[in-house]
Amino acid sequence: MPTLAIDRDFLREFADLEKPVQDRVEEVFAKFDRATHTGLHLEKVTHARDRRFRTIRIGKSHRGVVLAPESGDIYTLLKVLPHDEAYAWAARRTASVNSATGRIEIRDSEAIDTVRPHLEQMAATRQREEPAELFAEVADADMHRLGIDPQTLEFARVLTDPVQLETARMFLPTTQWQVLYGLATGMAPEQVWDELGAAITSGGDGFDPEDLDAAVRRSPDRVVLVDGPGELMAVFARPFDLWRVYLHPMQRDAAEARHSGPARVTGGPGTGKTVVALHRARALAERGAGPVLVTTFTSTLAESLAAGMKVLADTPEPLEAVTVEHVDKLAHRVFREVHGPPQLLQNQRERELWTAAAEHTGAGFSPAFLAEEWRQVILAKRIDSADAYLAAKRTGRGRRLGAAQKARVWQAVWEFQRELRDGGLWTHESVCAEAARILAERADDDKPYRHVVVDEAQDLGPEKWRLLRAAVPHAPDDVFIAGDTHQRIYANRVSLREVGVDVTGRSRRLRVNYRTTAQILGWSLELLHGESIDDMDGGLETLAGCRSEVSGLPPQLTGFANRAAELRALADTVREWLGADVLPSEIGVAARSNRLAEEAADALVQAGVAARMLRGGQAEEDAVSVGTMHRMKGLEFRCLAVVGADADRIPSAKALTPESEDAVAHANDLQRERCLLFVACTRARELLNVTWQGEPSPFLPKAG
Ligand SMILES: Nc1ncnc2c1ncn2[C@@H]1O[C@H](COP(=O)(O)OP(=O)(O)OP(=O)(O)O)[C@@H](O)[C@H]1O
Repeated sequence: MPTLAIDRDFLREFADLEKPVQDRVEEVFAKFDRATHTGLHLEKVTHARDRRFRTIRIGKSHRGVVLAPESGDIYTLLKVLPHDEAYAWAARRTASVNSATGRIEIRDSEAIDTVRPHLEQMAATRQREEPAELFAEVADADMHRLGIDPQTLEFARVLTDPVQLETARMFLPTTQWQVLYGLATGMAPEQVWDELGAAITSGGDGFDPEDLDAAVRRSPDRVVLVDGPGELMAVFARPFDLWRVYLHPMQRDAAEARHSGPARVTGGPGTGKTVVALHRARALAERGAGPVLVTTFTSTLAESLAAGMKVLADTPEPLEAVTVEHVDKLAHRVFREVHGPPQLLQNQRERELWTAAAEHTGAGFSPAFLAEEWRQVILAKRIDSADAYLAAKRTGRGRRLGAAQKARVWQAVWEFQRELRDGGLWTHESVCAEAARILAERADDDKPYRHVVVDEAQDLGPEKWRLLRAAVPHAPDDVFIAGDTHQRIYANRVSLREVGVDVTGRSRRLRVNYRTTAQILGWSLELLHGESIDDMDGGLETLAGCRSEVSGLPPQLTGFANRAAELRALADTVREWLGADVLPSEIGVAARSNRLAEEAADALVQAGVAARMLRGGQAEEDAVSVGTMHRMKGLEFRCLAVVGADADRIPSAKALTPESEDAVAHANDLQRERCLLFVACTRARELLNVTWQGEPSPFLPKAG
């Protein structure tokens, strides 16, 4: 049976073809499997460098370039171009099998051969002045081991300048270019090998360089095999959603692996953790072991996960096994089933109760301190007696308490809890804790879900983790976690092991950022430079190796004398973006506070730019989205402006525990403020503009 495969680059370009050409493409390939029986009209390309490149007629004016097998039956659609261009494109190129990864690669061989003599000449001239071979330090044997083939090696040997390598990206085979890029940035061959890790398929040196069929089958990140016209139409229907069909080998591995227990995926911003979580949910649903819960910490994020799940589902069936809802919703549902709706303690009343408890105890603890002690120690560790509290380790709390002080705190907490009990009052945390208790008592075969997939895991508190743990039986592939502790924007710090989720030996880190340019990512990573950030598992997390392969402009950083001037400049910038054909929905504006976000939105509207405050978290079609940095989580924009990055706004004094009250909490709060700015800045895909009035935030690195 012939199989049609679609190359990733083609799908991206498909969206730009004119509609009639798109229609012809769909028609031709929809009957592709039938047509191959009756003899496909695949034309040879005269003067082709690679005889396996053929073309197929697409309407009157265009031709598709197809990589046709000499043996095997996979036909890969690479390109659709006007007639002459299609032939010219095909004639220049060659296909090959990467000797390290066994995957298919395409290169513009003619360009390589044309450019090399020029570079050779430049190298010779330059060498007289200074020996500057870019890869002088890398042995041929290492190059070979990393999959660099003779043509690319010969080319690499004449490079003297990273800029030349950058240009060569257009015509070198992608993986080999990535290897050279890694080496050029100073990575040792061993590190580059590690990076290739997931792309290396078992088989080692034994790949048959002529067997393109096998190579295509090994390349799910680049080529998708289409199983019939229905699937073909589904792929063509969403040419922008490349993540639906092409996963990086590391992503695919994370989504499809089988584990004996909980597993997780980490990685810097934009590395596709959410994409993996969605694919994982679908894969689990398709395995059919039982219902899958996809969850996260806010309703807004849950909405966008639900939207992603819909995009991913080719047919409605797999979704039937998947429920998407945020953790609090699950908690309230479970609680209500047993107790009816909870009467919730209002914020104002909570403050009053803590104030009364603090006064009563008379030990000089602030109401805020007591409330945090209750949340972070007593609730988090499920402490239910004075003795247990006296013996408890107060991880993450900086102020040391002696036994007498602890007794006072316990008294205050006891009074607060008595008020709740007497008044029949609940908080979101206690609802969650009760729901966890209810589910924990249920037998394995009575659990509501078989699998749980958690996104933005870094922001869930311990009681939420216990609830999720109790929602599924202890079984293979029970819990799957996606998250990045560098993006923690709420006060929750959890040790996964303490809440019964042990991911030891089942954790993967993604490194390639698909969202942001290398310039924006590099600058944003500097925001966190030197910060030690936990990995929720007793160790430290790292963003080392997190990289973007897309190049762009560095972030624009500008200070103003006052807010009015800053917001006027914001309006100018946004108008400039709109003038450059960026859609309003592709533009975001982030501020630390809601008030400043509103001011920015007003300033835009007054300048004649349609702008709206983000509510549900979804960008609006016809307006620029303005919101707080917290609201930006889970979103992304082609162009993003961060306003009010002032010295006295970021960090926000209100969000910091006074150092005198608790030095550890103060340091954690400062780190969280940094992470918040990091989250906001990494929402930008192409352009990032950061402005302030007066002095800039001390967190801001200098523009590179
Ligand atoms: N394999 C892929 N191919 C194409 N695009 C991808 C791929 N993986 C991810 N993306 C795109 O990269 C962007 C970021 O992906 P995603 O939101 O899953 O990353 P994330 O790691 O969850 O990000 P963050 O932690 O910053 O929220 C999205 O636009 C997504 O569609």
